[in-house]
Amino acid sequence: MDAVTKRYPDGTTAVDRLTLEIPDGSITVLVGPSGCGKTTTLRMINRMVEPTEGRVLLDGRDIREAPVNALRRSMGYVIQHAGLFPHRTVVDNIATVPRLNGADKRAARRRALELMERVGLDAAFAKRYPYQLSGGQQQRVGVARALAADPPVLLMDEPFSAVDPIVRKGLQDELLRIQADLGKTVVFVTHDIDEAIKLGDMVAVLREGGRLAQYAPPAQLLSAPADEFVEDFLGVDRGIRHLSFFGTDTLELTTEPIVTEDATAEQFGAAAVPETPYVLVTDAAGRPRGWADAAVRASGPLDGPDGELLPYGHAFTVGRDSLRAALDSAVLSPTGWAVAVDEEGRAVGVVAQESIAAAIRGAHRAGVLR
Ligand SMILES: Nc1ncnc2c1ncn2[C@@H]1O[C@H](COP(=O)(O)OP(=O)(O)OP(=O)(O)O)[C@@H](O)[C@H]1O
Repeated sequence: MDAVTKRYPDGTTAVDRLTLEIPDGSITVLVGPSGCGKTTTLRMINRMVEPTEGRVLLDGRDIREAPVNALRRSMGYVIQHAGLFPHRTVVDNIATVPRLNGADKRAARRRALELMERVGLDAAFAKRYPYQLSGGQQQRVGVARALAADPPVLLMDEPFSAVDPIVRKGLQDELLRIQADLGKTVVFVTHDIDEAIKLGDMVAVLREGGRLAQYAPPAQLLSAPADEFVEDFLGVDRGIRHLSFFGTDTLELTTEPIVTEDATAEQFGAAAVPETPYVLVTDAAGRPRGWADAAVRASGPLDGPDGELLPYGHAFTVGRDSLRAALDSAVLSPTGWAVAVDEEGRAVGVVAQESIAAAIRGAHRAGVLR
């Protein structure tokens, strides 16, 4: 977008000299408070709204050079509440675009069924009508329909705002998975900064009057907000959230205070380390059960229920989870120690809050966390 301005006839400036380079094959999120011009910006990309000034270029060419129908066919469009055709079944909703593009009915339906699978919808829903689906399922159909013509660009306007947080998380994960598989260029509008940070490779923060406040990858946004407006918009816990961009591979784990449930009294006694009176007890397969305090350890092998043990909260998966997850585990753990597991859920070590704090201080020294 090259110095794009949109003024509506009543004089409202919805977007003000916006210049934005949206990279290919990644997710760019437009975020900002209500009325800051996000939807207007998105709609100028598929010419549902025409700019008053400035140019929108696609692959270097002014989008006004191509016929508007061809432009729209190259861009999938997903909106809140999905906007499905109420009198068409799910499969026919999705097959609409391939049909318009000349596919025969069978091929279009086959494609629709493939897409249902891709967006995590059971084929049993194919014959239902939109009103027979939950909000989250309707959104999945909306995404499938937008993908049906295999467009290189996907425009998404608050697509997940109307569903509850759990369904929303599922839809976000699905979008990230689809993006990793298909490499579409996605432009995503939301007013939710957490959604922006989770989904965006690049995040454009807009402020009232459609002016660009900051355009940066999410980690940079969190570490170096451009001004007070961006800082306020990011919220108070931006330091903690920034930790989600740091891995746990470099955390120093220790296995010394870990014993299996059938350990002998001597092993229970020997497992302790000076820093903590607790030992972590695992089942025979190595999965964590809970922490044993000094009294339980003194009484030797465990034969009772887990009630004797202190809960370990939740473990974090080394390599996959972030420093934020590790810190959260440690904070939730009554012993102050976080439990690290591998992909199979087996305990691979424990780490004290202090060690996590040291890792955070290390990130500060390296200049990556501010
Ligand atoms: N057709 C229109 N005529 C006049 N003003 C409009 C029109 N459409 C939008 N606006 C105004 O332009 C500004 C930007 O609107 P837009 O819908 O792009 O914002 P948004 O950031 O998407 O908001 P929200 O998050 O609330 O959906 C607002 O002040 C809005 O009232």
